Amino acid sequence: MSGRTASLSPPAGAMPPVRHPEAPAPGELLGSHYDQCFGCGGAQPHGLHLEARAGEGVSLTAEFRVKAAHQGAPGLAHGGVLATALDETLGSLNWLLRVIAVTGRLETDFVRPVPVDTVLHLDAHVVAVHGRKIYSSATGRIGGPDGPVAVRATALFIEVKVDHFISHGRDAEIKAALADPDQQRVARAFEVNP
Ligand SMILES: CCCCCCCC/C=C\CCCCCCCC(=O)SCCNC(=O)CCNC(=O)[C@H](O)C(C)(C)COP(=O)(O)OP(=O)(O)OC[C@H]1O[C@@H](n2cnc3c(N)ncnc32)[C@H](O)[C@@H]1OP(=O)(O)O
Repeated sequence: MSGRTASLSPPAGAMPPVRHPEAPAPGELLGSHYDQCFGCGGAQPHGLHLEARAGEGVSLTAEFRVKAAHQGAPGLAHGGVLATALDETLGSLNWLLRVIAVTGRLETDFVRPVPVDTVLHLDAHVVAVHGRKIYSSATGRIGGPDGPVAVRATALFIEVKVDHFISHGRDAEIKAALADPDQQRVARAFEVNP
């Protein structure tokens, strides 16, 4: 197995993550941060419809069922789709920190092929936080939550403000998001005032 990229190792002075006091309780579904999100959006017909549940501390579990539309090779999940599932799972940790953060770096190991119709059982946790930098890792297993590891990821997320989306997102979607009461509720959950 290869070593990790240095930039994915928390530096000296990094702190253990702190679960937000109002984070969803362990076992609670986290919900989607945006209903059009390719990873978790319920209104996104092309999406992965990944569902994540809060765990203890700053950890969570998630499930993703591989569909025929997710194939790379015949009958097997595309690696990029699996990387997306890992990215989304790691991004969902935002709910537990109540911090908005985007992926800066994502390193993925593909350990076993993942057949179509398989449920990928994911778990993720934040390893450490250093200023705006959030170091996290995730594992995906097949055949059950305790089954063999199929994929792994290590990531660096960077905290951003809501302005990140407002200044970079396409106007039409930003306007719709700002006008959507559900999206406002999500923004409030992150203690953001759009
Ligand atoms: C309208 C209303 C909406 C309301 C919505 C509210 C709720 C939303 C809730 C939750 C949303 C979560 C969504 C999750 C979705 C799943 C996750 C994704 O797929 S996210 C998409 C993919 N990622 C990107 O598109 C990032 C693109 N990149 C950037 O925008 C910038 O590069 C950014 C923000 C990541 C950093 O830019 P800088 O200018 O702010 O900061 P700098 O100074 O460059 O970096 C800060 C520190 O991080 C390190 N860093 C940055 N990128 C790095 C990298 N790639 N590798 C290593 N280190 C990196 C730097 O070296 C620096 O470190 P040193 O402070 O100096 O120690």
